Amino acid sequence: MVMALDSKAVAYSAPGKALLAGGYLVLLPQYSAYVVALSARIHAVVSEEEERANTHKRVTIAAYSPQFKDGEWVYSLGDGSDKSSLSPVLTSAYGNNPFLEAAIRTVVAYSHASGSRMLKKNVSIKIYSDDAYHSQDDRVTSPTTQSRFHYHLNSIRDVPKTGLGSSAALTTAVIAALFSFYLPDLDPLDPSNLDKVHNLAQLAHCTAQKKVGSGFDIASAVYGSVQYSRFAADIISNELFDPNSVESVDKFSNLVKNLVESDWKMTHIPSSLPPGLSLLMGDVKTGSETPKMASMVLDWREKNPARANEVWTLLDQSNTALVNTLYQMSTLAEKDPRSYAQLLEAGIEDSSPNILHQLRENFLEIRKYLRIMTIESHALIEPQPQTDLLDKCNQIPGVIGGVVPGAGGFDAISILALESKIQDIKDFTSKSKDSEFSDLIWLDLKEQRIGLQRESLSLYNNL
Ligand SMILES: Nc1ncnc2c1ncn2[C@@H]1O[C@H](COP(=O)(O)OP(=O)(O)O)[C@@H](O)[C@H]1O
Ligand SMILES: C[C@@](O)(CCOP(=O)(O)OP(=O)(O)O)CC(=O)O
Repeated sequence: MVMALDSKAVAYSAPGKALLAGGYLVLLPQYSAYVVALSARIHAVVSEEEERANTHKRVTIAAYSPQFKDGEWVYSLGDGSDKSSLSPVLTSAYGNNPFLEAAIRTVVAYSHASGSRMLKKNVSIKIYSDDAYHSQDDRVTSPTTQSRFHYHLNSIRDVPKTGLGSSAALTTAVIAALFSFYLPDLDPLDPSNLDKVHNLAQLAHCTAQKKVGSGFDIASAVYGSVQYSRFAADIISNELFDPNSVESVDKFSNLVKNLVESDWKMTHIPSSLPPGLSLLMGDVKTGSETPKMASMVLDWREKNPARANEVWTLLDQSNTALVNTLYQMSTLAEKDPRSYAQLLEAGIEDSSPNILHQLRENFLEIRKYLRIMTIESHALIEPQPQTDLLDKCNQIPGVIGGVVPGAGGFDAISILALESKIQDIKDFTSKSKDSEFSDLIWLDLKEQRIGLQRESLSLYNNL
């Protein structure tokens, strides 16, 4: 499909994430998480769609995700003159996309309250996502394009996800591009506006999920790799989930604006893995249900407060120790690059103790407490097959350590390894006859610490 883009188009992209440390604990504001932003990104290109005629005072917002069959969602929008007419109404036939819908509704409400004069324009949103987000089993090879984005035979509902946080990256990119389109005098990347984009994206993501999660995925989609601790869950009041519960469009829009412009009192400290270390994400091809696991863990916590507190305190100390070791390594690399190069050269196989051994210990310690939570809460956070896989990975030369990322479960592992050994590690697992590696696919990605970024339109030529 060749898409013509006019010069007024704007494009933004946001990264996926790996929650390396702090799963579950990050649901509470007193704990922090370490989130790595990934090179796998989702792009949104917004432009005016002039060829569509306006009917009955309704404006059209058409979203296209051309990499997927039936990837088209057309919404109509009023002009703000009656009660719910600023809420997008789906008019196309292929089923809904709650994240897109909530992103549109939230940014339209904010732009209305901010006096945008662009809300009467018909809009087109084009979405492109990097391959690592989805299984490539149904990929269609197109002989005509050398594009970075590949196309699928099936609709997005039927293509398995790899768990990198596609909805958070999609919501963030769409919000930033629409924000820039509706409020052309504001640069979404200007730090004070970036916080607004973040708050809008959190609000939209919570609306679409009908719950307030920890928000670490939106935080890293906006700010990139971060040490994150959450905002207070109760700042998002229920009426913000449903514009129909508020008596007027103006009132709803003002509620959104007030929330978006308030101080969310959360922490997002930029971070980055030490040089010479790389993150590997392994897709294990079976899925777990995060919400169900989170409710099992929270249930365990509620029923066993003293014990859960003890375990979480120790797990939090282990998470902090890991982050401190990574920080110490980055500092050493900066202050004494020669010793740092020698350290990487010696590797973890060197018998005299070095900071790489300490890093491995940090991972093993985190896993110890995740396994205690697995046994005691019955949520399969690090189930036995994942224990076996992670232990096997630790035996491969160049691997420093690894964990089940995020909520854990069967579907993924995250490994930190020496950058110089990445190809050898991939060759090792693909040639190995060990059953532990048989379902493992390394995703094509690395850390890219940058969050939201503006993109050049030339990236989408010939798509
Ligand atoms: N490339 C895309 N185009 C359109 N919608 C997308 C795209 N990627 C993700 N989405 C939306 O996000 C949803 C997936 O979100 P979710 O189930 O929370 O998974 P994840 O863990 O990847 O965030 C999809 O069902 C779809 O609504
Ligand atoms: C349990 C959690 O703390 C972490 C879940 O992390 P994942 O990365 O597993 O999440 P999904 O992308 O939603 O599947 C819940 C939360 O923080 O919201």
